[in-house]
Amino acid sequence: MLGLPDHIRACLFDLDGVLTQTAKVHAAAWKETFDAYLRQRAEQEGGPFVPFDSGEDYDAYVDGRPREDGVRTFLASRRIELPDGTPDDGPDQETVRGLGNRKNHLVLRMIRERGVEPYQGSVAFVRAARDAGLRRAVVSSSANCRDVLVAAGIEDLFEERVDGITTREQGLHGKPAPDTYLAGARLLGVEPAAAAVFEDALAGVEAGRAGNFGVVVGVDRVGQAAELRRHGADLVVTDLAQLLEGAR
Ligand SMILES: O=P(O)(O)OC[C@H]1O[C@@H](O)[C@H](O)[C@@H](O)[C@@H]1O
Repeated sequence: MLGLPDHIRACLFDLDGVLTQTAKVHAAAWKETFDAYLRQRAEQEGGPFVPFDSGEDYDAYVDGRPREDGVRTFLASRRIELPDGTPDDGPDQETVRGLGNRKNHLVLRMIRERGVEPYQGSVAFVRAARDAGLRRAVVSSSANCRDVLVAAGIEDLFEERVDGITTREQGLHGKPAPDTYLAGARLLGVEPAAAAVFEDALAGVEAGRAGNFGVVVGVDRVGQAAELRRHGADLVVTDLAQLLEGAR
């Protein structure tokens, strides 16, 4: 059904990069944040300034992970370790929370200024899934998930939501751990084997594979189909509309 195996009863959708055109906004905000910090560090320590690569560094260390995990994982790749700090650390504080807050200010400003566009192919697919009787949840690492869904005008297409706020409140392990997707399946009352995961992030398809979901659909927006497959995608599309075309 809809280009998915016949036993699938539910769809679990990532948000940024799958439903909405916000992955590139996150990547731009992370680049501005990390570059300012890396430049400052290079000046203080007299070493070279090696900028954040919004392709490779973003895909490998930041994309799909909860905010603080993204900061820690990227900095660890540069052999930098910072104290966690506290949730209300100012954007200039040299802590994981401080850098995360700095990025969040930027991403919120960009979203306010540019608005949020959904992918029309994804909207068409989610509507078709609803009409076919499939259950639907959004499973995102973003604490801004609800606001982004509302800004894109698609919040009412989903029955359940597991997001960055849920992850913090319930102490779930973020992607690439499978916990948030498992929580989504539980909320919809289906076994993981009967659920499809839709993901554009390497950490996200890894989460799908780790949770033994019925099928992991990699959504390739940036030309990384082989990497998505290597990290856990069973099939890869460049847009969810392709699944509808195949189903006709
Ligand atoms: O900072 P937020 O909005 O809570 O989002 C956390 C992460 O959410 C993911 O969906 C994005 O892929 C990441 O880029 C982002 O860092």
